[in-house]
Amino acid sequence: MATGRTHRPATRSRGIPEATVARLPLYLRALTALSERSVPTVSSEELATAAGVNSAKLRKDFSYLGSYGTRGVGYDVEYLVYQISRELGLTQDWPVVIVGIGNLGAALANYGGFASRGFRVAALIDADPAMAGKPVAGMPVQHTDDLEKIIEENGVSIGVIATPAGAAQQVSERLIAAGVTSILNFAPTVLSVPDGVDVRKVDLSIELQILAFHEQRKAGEEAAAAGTGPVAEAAAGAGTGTGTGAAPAAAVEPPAGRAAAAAAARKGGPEGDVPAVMPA
Ligand SMILES: NC(=O)c1ccc[n+]([C@@H]2O[C@H](COP(=O)([O-])OP(=O)(O)OC[C@H]3O[C@@H](n4cnc5c(N)ncnc54)[C@H](O)[C@@H]3O)[C@@H](O)[C@H]2O)c1
Repeated sequence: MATGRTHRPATRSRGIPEATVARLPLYLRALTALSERSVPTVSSEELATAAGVNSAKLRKDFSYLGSYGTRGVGYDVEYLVYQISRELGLTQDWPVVIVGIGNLGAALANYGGFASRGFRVAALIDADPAMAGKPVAGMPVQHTDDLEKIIEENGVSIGVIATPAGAAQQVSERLIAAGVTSILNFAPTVLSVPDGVDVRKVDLSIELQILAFHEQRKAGEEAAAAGTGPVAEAAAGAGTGTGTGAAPAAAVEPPAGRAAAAAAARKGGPEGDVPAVMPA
């Protein structure tokens, strides 16, 4: 919730719930696609389907923006694009720095989607002296010695960390001391940051682990339905006394941690809004 965020700009002071904020980019992506096809208006049902969100939730989310649509007409696409962009702070340019220009950092630097969404990559920074001056995505990599100067000169408030996990905390501390107040962390580690600094983390392997859980569960269900697989075989073995050492039923149960992860994933349910980017 927006409590404790009174230092934020006025646009956030109306108390838009964090869950709504997290869905605004989904609406914006769907609306941008409609706008590119010159679609003038959209119903809440159509937009909800395109964004992968339930329509009642969408209407509630838009009520926080003061946007109620017109009965029988729907929502004005261009106006909603503007409203959501403004709410997300995307009507201004955000310079970002990427720290750690290895495989991932270079891929991020080359990704065109940041600039088109208002995020200008202002600098690429790496600790390896051999990288300094080398062009990546048409921009020379700069050495970490100059990190503070780069942040200050470019007025950077958002930093992206793509260093090895062991370096991420120290990098975050330098970024924050230099004035960065928002961090997107790709390193697989939990960052400890002071109040007032927002951290989002991206971990694709966690997403894959959640998918692996669902795959395992589906395979278990299919085997149970077909009367085959470890559970059925163990049951059959127990009945006849001819068990062949098949895994006991517990072996096909997901471990508790994964079950919790899957439960969290299911909370998103049919809305498909389990994010790859999460609050740290
Ligand atoms: N979140 C995800 O889904 C995801 C996916 C892939 C990789 N990763 C993580 O991203 C990170 C980078 O992966 P990679 O494959 O690009 O590694 P990499 O080894 O190719 O690149 C790491 C870069 O960081 C630089 N570096 C090291 N210490 C630094 C420091 N203190 N300051 C600045 N730069 C420093 C290195 O010189 C190197 O260029 C790793 O932590 C990896 O686990 C995350």
